[in-house]
Amino acid sequence: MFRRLIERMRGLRQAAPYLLRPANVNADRAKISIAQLDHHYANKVVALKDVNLNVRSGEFVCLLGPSGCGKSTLLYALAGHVAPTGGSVAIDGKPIHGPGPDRLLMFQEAALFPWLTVRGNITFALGARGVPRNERRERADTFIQRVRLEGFADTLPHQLSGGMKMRASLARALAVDPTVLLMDEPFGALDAQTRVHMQEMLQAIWLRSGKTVVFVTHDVQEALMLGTRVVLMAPRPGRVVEDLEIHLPMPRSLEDPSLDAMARDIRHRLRASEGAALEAPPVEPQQRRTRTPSSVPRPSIVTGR
Ligand SMILES: Nc1ncnc2c1ncn2[C@@H]1O[C@H](COP(=O)(O)OP(=O)(O)OP(=O)(O)O)[C@@H](O)[C@H]1O
Repeated sequence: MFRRLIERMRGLRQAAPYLLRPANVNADRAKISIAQLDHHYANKVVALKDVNLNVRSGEFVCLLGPSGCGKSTLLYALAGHVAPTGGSVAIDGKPIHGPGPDRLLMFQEAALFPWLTVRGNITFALGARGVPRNERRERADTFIQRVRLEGFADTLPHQLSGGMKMRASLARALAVDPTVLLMDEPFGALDAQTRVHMQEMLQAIWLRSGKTVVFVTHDVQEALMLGTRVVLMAPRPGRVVEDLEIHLPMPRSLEDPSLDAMARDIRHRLRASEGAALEAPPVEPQQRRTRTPSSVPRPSIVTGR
């Protein structure tokens, strides 16, 4: 047991300095720049306090932290569905004042139109984005192939498994080609095995597309599997406590022992920040737990139109 403890400590020491390093992105070179962002809900809950975050083009940034630390609020502020009470959010230097076609938000539910086939769901979204009719089918089929749903293009959503529905939703999101993909625990409702398949698929697609992704998760392993960066958040008030670059080559595997060592390190950091939060004086008089700010629509994909 003592030996195991020493090995664990050694793992921690190895993981921290080499594989997780503080991120340092200059606002001038950022695709997304968030400065001094505050958000107080009407019931005075401080969902975000002084959040500063710069994301380079093509990065895959995971927002990780316990329930209530403001991950979703931050994502919705990026999507333009929450108007922050203070600070600024900009994409390519332009301040965000609402939803836009450059960003696309995906939720846990696939939210496909049940009366449309997989291809129909995608061509519909392409039509809504103004893609000419004669290009829609080919583009839809390209992305159906990319998420490995060939053979299911003419299938209705109720005939698909949960993982397949999520793949169709992902194909639709990628087909409309936003420059920034915002994902709120998209695989949270899937079983463990499907979830790993979806992570591998998303990573392969992301490596190929080079899209800027901001991905909310509770799951440390998921953040380390997917992210180029992991932003650790803490509650009461919701804030960023650490912003770390993950220096582990891709594609990654959950079996990689360095990933385990890093996960232990991250859990340790999260516990330390939660401990600090518990010691801090309360700032949320009537905290109300909800998954989603009430102003945010609930379909799986918000196209920004
Ligand atoms: N519409 C709302 N009105 C009032 N308070 C809200 C609203 N939406 C969220 N909150 C509160 O804001 C804080 C942050 O919520 P948020 O959903 O952003 O956190 P989260 O980290 O995404 O949590 P989870 O992981 O559980 O989804 C929480 O205390 C929550 O109760």
